[in-house]
Amino acid sequence: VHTYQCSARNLAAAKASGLPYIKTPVYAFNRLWLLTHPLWIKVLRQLPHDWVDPWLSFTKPDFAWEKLYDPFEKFGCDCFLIVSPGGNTLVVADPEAISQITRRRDDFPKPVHFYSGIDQFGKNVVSAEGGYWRHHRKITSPPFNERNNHMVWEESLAQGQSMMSGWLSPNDTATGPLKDIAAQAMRLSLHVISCSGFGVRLQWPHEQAESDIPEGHSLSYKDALSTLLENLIVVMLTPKWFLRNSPFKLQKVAHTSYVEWGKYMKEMYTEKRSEIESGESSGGMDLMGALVKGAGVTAKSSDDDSNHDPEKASETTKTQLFTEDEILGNAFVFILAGHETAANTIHFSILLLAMHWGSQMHLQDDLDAVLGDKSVSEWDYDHDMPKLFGNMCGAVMCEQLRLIPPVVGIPKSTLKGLPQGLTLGGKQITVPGGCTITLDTVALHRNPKYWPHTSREDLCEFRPERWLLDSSKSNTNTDDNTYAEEEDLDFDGPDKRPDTAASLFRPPKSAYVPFSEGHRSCLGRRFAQVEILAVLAVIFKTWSVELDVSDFMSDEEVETASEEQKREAWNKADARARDLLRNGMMTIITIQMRKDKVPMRFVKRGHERFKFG
Ligand code: HEM
Repeated sequence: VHTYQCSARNLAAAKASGLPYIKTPVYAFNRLWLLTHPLWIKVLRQLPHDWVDPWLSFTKPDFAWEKLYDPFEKFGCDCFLIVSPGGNTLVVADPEAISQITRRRDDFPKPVHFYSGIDQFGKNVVSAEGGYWRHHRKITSPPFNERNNHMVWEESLAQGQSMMSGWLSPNDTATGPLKDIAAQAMRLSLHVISCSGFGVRLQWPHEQAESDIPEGHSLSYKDALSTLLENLIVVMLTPKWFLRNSPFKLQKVAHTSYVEWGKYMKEMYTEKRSEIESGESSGGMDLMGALVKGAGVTAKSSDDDSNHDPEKASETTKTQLFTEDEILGNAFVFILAGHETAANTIHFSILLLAMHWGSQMHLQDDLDAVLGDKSVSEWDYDHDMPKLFGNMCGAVMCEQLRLIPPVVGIPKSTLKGLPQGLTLGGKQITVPGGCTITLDTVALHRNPKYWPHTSREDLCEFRPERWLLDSSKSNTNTDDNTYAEEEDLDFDGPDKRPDTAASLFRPPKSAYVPFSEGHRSCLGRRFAQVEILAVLAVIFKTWSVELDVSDFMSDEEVETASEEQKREAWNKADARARDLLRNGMMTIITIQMRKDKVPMRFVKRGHERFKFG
């Protein structure tokens, strides 16, 4: 009876909204459904098609990736509702709606209960809402400054070189097949955030005999962090008392890494605190140093005097803006938000370039034009980075983030009992109260109304050249202020520069939101852009990437093959990559290729064997 009543109520709200809708008997965000849906979907697929189509496919957590812009086209509207007994979900690929939703922070809050699992070490800017979020944002924004970006640049160049030197010695002209470049990109990105986030420089296996385990620890710093990130879902889903006492290996490993990483973070925190207190601090260039400094925490204020003198204690609580847990919670969330997202962009950029030789060559020409014969140690953040941002390197990054934004559905909501109006094309619609909202970035970024394209297929293709402006035409969207919009926050927000350089195509406002938009937009946007551009530049200045064809043609056969035979083998490798990009992706925190990997090889420029695509 309850289910029927909820269903009827949600349907009535959908009918009153003025939006198209589709009914499903299952709420896709139900926890039990999230965990068990593959099983149910398999069973339900056995039923006659007209019983389960089309609603069943909208109950998959990854339906946005599966369907892209199609449902919006069918509905003839860039917003639609999914109605179910458990709740209504508004799916949005309309820039006008996104602009209003992201700006009206109180009317459309983030459904932070989705994020409770990330509070493993303390509350943080990602999982907070309302006034409490504002407090977090105020203290966590300043560390993302140009000093830190310089550090990101230097470290990304160094780590990019180290990654390549692990695969190739200086005289090699090619690597063998590299099966899992995604994992290597993840490692690289973890190293970058470790240095720029905590001031701890990590090395690659070929640079270091074995990782040291300091006294008092059972795992090295690097193993504690990487094992925790690998097992994060286990840590998030298992109650702490069970994790602590579990007889199962998986949970034991997860628990040890959780405890160990907590210890490492505490040690770093204590170190930064005493550095600041003794005046040794370099000014907090890394994120944690800046966080500790900005939070007004010093060893003196938190320990000594306050234990003895209650008056002083109350004084210190006034000046200390974050508790220790909040500092650790935010430091951890920087790693979480920052390493996988940037790693995905690096991995998919490499893959898409391997599939598009023409674009790769164009990228290399532009890198030569900007960087000439300078060695990497001479590359300069202030001089070179803006140029990379404004040429094919920036275009590759923007196009990759258009096609495969790491966050495919940015969650928002309306509060229970508080429906909200939106104006779309001069028409008023009503978003029901208690509604979950998904800003569908993959559909938005393929919305034909807002992107230059030659055909519908072209919108789904990797064509970075679409971002390059014809020099005879000027940018139709030149007003930087539409991007650097006032955020009504009386503190330094994150970098307000636009998502793309002035010399590149500027999509209409809110039509391109890989980093979200408005008040809760990504704090690490510039950090990520610097990292991605630096790594792409290091790799492609010297190397080319190719799809590995060894499953279809051996190295010896390649030596003697005709162009036509080589193309045939390459086409098979390309078809495999395309299939995995369409059907092998799944979201856990971010979208990644999870079914299998696409093997690739790097070759020294000039030694390419496959110049196709
Ligand atoms: C390509 C790389 C990245 C992409 C595409 C990306 C995307 C996003 C998106 C879509 C959001 C909004 C999420 C939501 O509202 O639920 C977000 C928030 C956030 N991101 Fe990123 N991000 C990237 C890199 C980074 C990096 C490198 C860091 C830090 C080192 C970072 C830190 C954050 C933080 C702290 C927030 C929460 C902001 C708030 O709620 O006020 N991100 N990011």
